[in-house]
Amino acid sequence: MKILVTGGAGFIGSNLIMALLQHNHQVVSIDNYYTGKTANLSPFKDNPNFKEYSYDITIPWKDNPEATNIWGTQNLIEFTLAQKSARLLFSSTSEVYGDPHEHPQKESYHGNVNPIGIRACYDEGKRAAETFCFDSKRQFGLNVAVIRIFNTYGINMLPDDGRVVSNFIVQALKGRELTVYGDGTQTRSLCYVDDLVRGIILMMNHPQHISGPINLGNPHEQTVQELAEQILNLTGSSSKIRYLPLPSDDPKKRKPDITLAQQYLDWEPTVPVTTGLTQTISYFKNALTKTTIT
Ligand SMILES: O=C(O)[C@H]1O[C@H](OP(=O)(O)OP(=O)(O)OC[C@H]2O[C@@H](n3ccc(=O)[nH]c3=O)[C@H](O)[C@@H]2O)[C@H](O)[C@@H](O)[C@@H]1O
Repeated sequence: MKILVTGGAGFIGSNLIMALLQHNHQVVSIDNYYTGKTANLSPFKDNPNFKEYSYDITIPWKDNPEATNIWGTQNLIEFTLAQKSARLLFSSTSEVYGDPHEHPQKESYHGNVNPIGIRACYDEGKRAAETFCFDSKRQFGLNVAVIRIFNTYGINMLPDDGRVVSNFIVQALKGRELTVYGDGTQTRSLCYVDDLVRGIILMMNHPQHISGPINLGNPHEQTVQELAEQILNLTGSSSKIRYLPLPSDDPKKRKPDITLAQQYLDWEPTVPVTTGLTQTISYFKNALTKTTIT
């Protein structure tokens, strides 16, 4: 198949491209290189099935997560509808559930998002993009697949993306204090990127072309404090933990209900968090020797 991956030079995009090329698909990557890195695509540059373009899908609306999600998705919906038989996968997020009152979160839960808070640009951007996807399906017959990704980690993450796994590993490897926000009792459920990529491919290949939305995440829930201790253990670091204020609207708990993914895609995560973290730690050890991340 011919597959276009937007955000191809990013963390999840580059892992997805690796898997698609291994399956002998032709892959085109589009990225505006805001956070994507050409280095993530360098392993594929001599592959005749791979092409890479620098482009911004939100043009002429730029510079914020609402624009990427709302206008970027709308442009891609129009592009998909103009093709003969294309299927669009929209990567939504567990952030659509906000600070949830339902636990674990099922796809039927409508969420608890603060529309004017500091996270709203991302959360509401994704929610609006989901609306565009399903309206376009109803009105124009768009062939669309919507997945809701729960906290994914693994190789090709940026060391300075501010996420908890990358922060803690980089801090531990550099012998710096691990920054736990709040008292560390908030929970997350971490999914290794290889599991996610397998789920994405199963969703795209679904024989009945279901639209979802489908949660893709690992139901193994842990507190941020436990994660900090686990990373200290696995890195053998003697860093201490420092407690900083909790950002506003930070969800207190998060855990996917993956019944639909099991039922429709026969998918569930297989990589235990310890294994995934060990691989991610090796990746960051290597990445840190090559860069000047401070
Ligand atoms: O994958 C998802 O579902 C979403 O989750 C993340 O949002 P968040 O859950 O806030 O992820 P992190 O920024 O990694 O934070 C996780 C938890 O760790 C805490 N944290 C983060 C960083 C840090 O240094 N210390 C720390 O205690 C945060 O306060 C939060 O409670 C990502 O930022 C979103 O892009 C993504 O869509």
